[in-house]
Amino acid sequence: MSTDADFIVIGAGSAGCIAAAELARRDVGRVLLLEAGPSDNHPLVKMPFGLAWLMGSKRDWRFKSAPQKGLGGRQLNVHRGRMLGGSGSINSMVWFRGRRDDFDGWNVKGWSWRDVENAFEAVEAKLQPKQMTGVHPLVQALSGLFGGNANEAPTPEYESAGTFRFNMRDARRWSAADAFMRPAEEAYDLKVRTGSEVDRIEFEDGQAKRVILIDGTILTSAKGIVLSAGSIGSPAILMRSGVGSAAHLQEQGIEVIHDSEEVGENLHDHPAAGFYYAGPRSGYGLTLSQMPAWVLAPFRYLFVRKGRFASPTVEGGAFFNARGEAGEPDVQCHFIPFMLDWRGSRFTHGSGYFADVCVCRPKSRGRLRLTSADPNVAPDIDLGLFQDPDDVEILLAGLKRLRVLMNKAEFGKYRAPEVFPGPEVSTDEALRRYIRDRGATAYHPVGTLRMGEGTAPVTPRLSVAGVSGLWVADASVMPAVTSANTNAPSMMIGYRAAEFISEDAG
Ligand SMILES: Cc1cc2nc3c(=O)[nH]c(=O)nc-3n(C[C@H](O)[C@H](O)[C@H](O)COP(=O)(O)OP(=O)(O)OC[C@H]3O[C@@H](n4cnc5c(N)ncnc54)[C@H](O)[C@@H]3O)c2cc1C
Repeated sequence: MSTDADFIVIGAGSAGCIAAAELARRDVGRVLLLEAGPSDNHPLVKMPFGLAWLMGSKRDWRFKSAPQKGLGGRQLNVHRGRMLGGSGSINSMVWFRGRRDDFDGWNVKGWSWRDVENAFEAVEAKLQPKQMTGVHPLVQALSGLFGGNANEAPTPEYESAGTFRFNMRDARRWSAADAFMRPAEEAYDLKVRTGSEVDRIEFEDGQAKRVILIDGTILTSAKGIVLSAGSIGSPAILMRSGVGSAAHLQEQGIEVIHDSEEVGENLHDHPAAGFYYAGPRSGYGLTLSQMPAWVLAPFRYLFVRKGRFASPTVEGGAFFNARGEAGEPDVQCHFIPFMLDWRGSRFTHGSGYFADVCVCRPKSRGRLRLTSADPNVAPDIDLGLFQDPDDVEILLAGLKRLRVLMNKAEFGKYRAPEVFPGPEVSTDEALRRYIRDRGATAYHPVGTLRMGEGTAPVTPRLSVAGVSGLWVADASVMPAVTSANTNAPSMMIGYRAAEFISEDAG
């Protein structure tokens, strides 16, 4: 029987682009990469500041979380990129591998720091993350906080602050689609199909065989299928395909192929909250005196690749121990030298800056469930934020220390007073209320298809337990979130997936 490909990869995101490109490079046969969204060929995708408009656009899945008990019932936006490059085409491009003992702590065979280091090296050889140049002076000042120098990027391994590294090239986004997918499309047998939203996978005698798109198109694979639709998309597709908790699937009228209780469980993200600072001569913002700079910004970006449009909004930050103990960092700070997302709207009059803290290793867990077998209906995304009181307490301590650090930083003439929530919100009770009222996430959901032994839905070699010919390659397989931003680890997972799949099924 003729097939459409040897391997079909579902989802051209950070991990999927690399899994597909590396499978093709390893000569496993014909590889077909399916993406629900459009191309990433759009000026706002390439221009770093463009993400301010991309979030909430048609290149975002625009999911909403379930009402969060730990946040007084608030629902959060769950932004996810919907285009080539996936969330890596809508993100801030901050680059961190995570902490070495994050991987050792996963306790999964083949995934210790020593096991993953080479994959990170291979990914970085193509992504070439670099410390950003031309950052706002406020960000430059951060590097003095823990005695570092301006040429050293902070690291989650120890207390440190300063300008982050980013996967940009010549002040343009350089995603997994740019670094891996497009070159592989040219050089190897890789075909990419956009506008191809997957409903489900069909099995024959427990072997994954066909991919069904929501428009009814059927695509067949000869050797296997790789799910790379991300922490929200992959478990939803898997459940619609009949792999998940039998009781839940039956509730949705879905035929059970394999009863796998933990599919969709273990959803978690980095919980975050921060402070807003405003003053007339402070960070970037919409003020009369900054109008000329905004008018010039597109031209400066276009002709010399500099200025505020070359900024991905987050420019730097820090890692520190929330309680100031001589321990390892347990919170990360993102510093944004712009007045953005204040008073509920993205752009607000005034100028200032924003600094948050997020918990590096949250204990709270939520879960993802289907609300319907219909792929057009969004799943129920319960992030489970702050279900564990320890997460609130670390964030509370982190916010208090953040204030101390922001006062200590040598911001000079750019210093501005904290205006929200304001210094009067200072008692533990008031800050806990603030976390409940304003807490959010860092858009790093992981864990819904945890890899591991025993009851884990995915094996350490990334195949879906209980069926054959089906693998997962994306952030959903992380047993626990890494201590910093999740794009680089997701790419590393895509790279490891191609290593395993080509060895096991190529
Ligand atoms: C706004 C934002 C800012 C962020 N900032 C940073 C940052 O600065 N640094 C950092 O390290 N991390 C950041 N992240 C997180 C990081 O981008 C993600 O962790 C990473 O991209 C996850 O990769 P992935 O491959 O698991 O999923 P994704 O990159 O999300 O890829 C999933 C792909 O599958 C596609 N897909 C989903 N469902 C289907 C379907 N049914 N059919 C076909 N295709 C489908 C999607 O459209 C998408 O292209 C940010 C995320 C967001 C949303």
